[in-house]
Amino acid sequence: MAHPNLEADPVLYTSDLSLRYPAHAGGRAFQAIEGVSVEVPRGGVLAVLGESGSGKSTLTRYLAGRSTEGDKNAKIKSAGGDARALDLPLERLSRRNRARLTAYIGHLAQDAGATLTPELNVGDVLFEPIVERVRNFDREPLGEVIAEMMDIVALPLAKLQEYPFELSKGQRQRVAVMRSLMLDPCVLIVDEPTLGVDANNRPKIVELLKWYRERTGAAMVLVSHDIGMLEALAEEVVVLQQGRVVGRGEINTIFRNTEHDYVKRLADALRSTAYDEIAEE
Ligand SMILES: Nc1ncnc2c1ncn2[C@@H]1O[C@H](COP(=O)(O)OP(=O)(O)OP(=O)(O)O)[C@@H](O)[C@H]1O
Repeated sequence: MAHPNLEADPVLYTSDLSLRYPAHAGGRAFQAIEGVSVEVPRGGVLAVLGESGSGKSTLTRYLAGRSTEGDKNAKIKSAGGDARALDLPLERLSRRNRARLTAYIGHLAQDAGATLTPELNVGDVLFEPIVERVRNFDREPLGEVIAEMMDIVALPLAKLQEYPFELSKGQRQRVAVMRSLMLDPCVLIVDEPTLGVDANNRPKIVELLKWYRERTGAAMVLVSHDIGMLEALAEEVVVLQQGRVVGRGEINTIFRNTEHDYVKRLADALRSTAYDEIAEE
């Protein structure tokens, strides 16, 4: 029986991968990703950039082993090529292998803060991923780690007793990011973790991800246009447009040495949010 290989390198791999959504509502199947080849080395950090609808969430959800999540219209199917996560082929993963894989690959879906279980207080929300997998476990040793994370994201410990509806949007998002780390994933895939979070609180999420990376050496995939996050964490970048890779390279050079019109425009947009300052350093 196949097991995720925790020594795999690269941890994530696609070759000429195409992905589609099923036909629904009288429409045709939609090909959201076309011929994408990417690799994330062990301990590496890949940023995925691109305009809305370019396929970032589709690609990253598939790589995270979450292609079957959501309703039947949201199921992502392979339409060609190859993809592996921790050496397991992602196409036609059995339910059991999917469960095994997702124990090691953390995934923070877009707007995860808005989908925290409303009946649970923050403490139980944090323990939820563990409870779903292990019936009996000792909460005690995790208390220290939770306290450290709460401190990094500047949430008072009293918030552990509160319910999601009692928190601000930014606080909920910080809880969601903490929750995605609770199973100690060796690969973490985060989709716009700071989107909609106010400027004061975005760096706290970046700090938490940095802390996690330093502590565990986890590999990461970041879907983000947050300049602070790209500066602090990203190494390689791929730029998607209409499901295809239109740019790739190291974070410090890709935006300077591009011929591609869309990548130039993206660089201009990032520059207006101080990319130049970063690239000059
Ligand atoms: N369930 C679905 N059925 C059909 N098409 C879908 C479905 N979900 C997404 N798509 C389409 O797939 C394409 C890629 O969407 P995706 O959400 O991956 O893009 P994105 O780059 O993450 O966008 P955003 O930045 O807005 O989140 C879009 O054209 C979108 O309309």
